[in-house]
Amino acid sequence: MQEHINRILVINPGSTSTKIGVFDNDQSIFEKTIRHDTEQISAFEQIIDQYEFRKNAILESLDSEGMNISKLSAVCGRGGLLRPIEGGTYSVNDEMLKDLRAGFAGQHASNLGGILAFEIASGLNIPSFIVDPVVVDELEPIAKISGFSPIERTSIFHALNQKAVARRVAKELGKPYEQLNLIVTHMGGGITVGAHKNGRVIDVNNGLHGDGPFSPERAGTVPAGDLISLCYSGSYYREEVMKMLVGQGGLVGYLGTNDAIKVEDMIKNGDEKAKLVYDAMAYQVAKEIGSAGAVLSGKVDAIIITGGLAYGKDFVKEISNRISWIADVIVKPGENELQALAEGALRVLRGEERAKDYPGTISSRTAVK
Ligand SMILES: Nc1ncnc2c1ncn2[C@@H]1O[C@H](COP(=O)(O)OP(=O)(O)OP(=O)(O)O)[C@@H](O)[C@H]1O
Ligand SMILES: CCCC(=O)O
Repeated sequence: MQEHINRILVINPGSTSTKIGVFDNDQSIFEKTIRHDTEQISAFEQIIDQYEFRKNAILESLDSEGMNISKLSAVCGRGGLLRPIEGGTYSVNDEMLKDLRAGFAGQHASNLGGILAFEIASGLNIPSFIVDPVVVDELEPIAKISGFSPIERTSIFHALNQKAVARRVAKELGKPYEQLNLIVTHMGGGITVGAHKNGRVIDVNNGLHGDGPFSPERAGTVPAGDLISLCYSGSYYREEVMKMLVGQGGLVGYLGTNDAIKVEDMIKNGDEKAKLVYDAMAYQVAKEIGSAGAVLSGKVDAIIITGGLAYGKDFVKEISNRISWIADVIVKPGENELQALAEGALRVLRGEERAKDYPGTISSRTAVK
């Protein structure tokens, strides 16, 4: 019998680009990164105002490739800064659209993913989904305690790629993801290290708002007392400090670039500061992996290293040298987010999973304040 083809449009909006793909079941038939001119993008006051502009860019790209959208079965977007929810595939509903439009937990390009998916799908009378948004929250109550009662630890991380890579490795290991303990380390512009216990990310650093290792452009955890003194020094506005931590922190703050390839060239040319800072980034990543090992009580089936920085062989070696005593290290460079979006939608279209309703019940599981 011939296999039924589900044609799925997937949309992953980033800060300066929108990545799109068309999949026939889990096979990619078209992928494109639509780059947006920085000047054009920055002309919009808020990320949400870019909606029409990005939608037109997507439809024009599909049209110029001869992709007939009337053949689509579903549209799936990367989810944004929503309320904390457990991992999985969610139908886009009114409540989600309201939170995405309002930027419930802040402004992030991925807030546009669900909105774009919904708007394109509703015109075609087909379903729209999001999969594993950055706010996936499967933290154990103990992981939410920060030590400072007014502030709770929150889960903001590369959930989509972390879960997709974890599932891929589980397949390679011949075991269900739900029966493995994995430490997944995503190293891109931001860096997040997740402790995956039996298919749930029970602890992870908040890679967006100042937690964990520093990264190419984010500061990660910084000494709190010194940060407070800097904030009240009278020299900076709030937005300036936020930018210094997220966007201009990490490698950018020390070395003036977020490009690890350039940093590697600087090191090759004898730049000692670049070497120290780059080694420190590997050192902090290794420390975070070590603490995820403690979260999993040392029972770790594998440590996975992924994201753009995982292409850097010396950088990965520097990390591995410190943590390979915990478990085997499996390196999966780059990210597979378009494929992960398509697979998430496909599991629902094939009836292998039910689409979850947003926001579900997660908020009742948050830790005591
Ligand atoms: N071959 C390589 N060797 C070393 N570093 C690399 C290589 N290729 C890419 N990188 C680095 O990876 C980083 C970007 O990673 P990636 O593309 O995963 O980030 P992003 O998608 O922009 O952000 P995020 O993953 O946080 O959403 C950059 O610092 C880049 O220089
Ligand atoms: C940490 C959440 C994803 C991102 O890097 O923006």
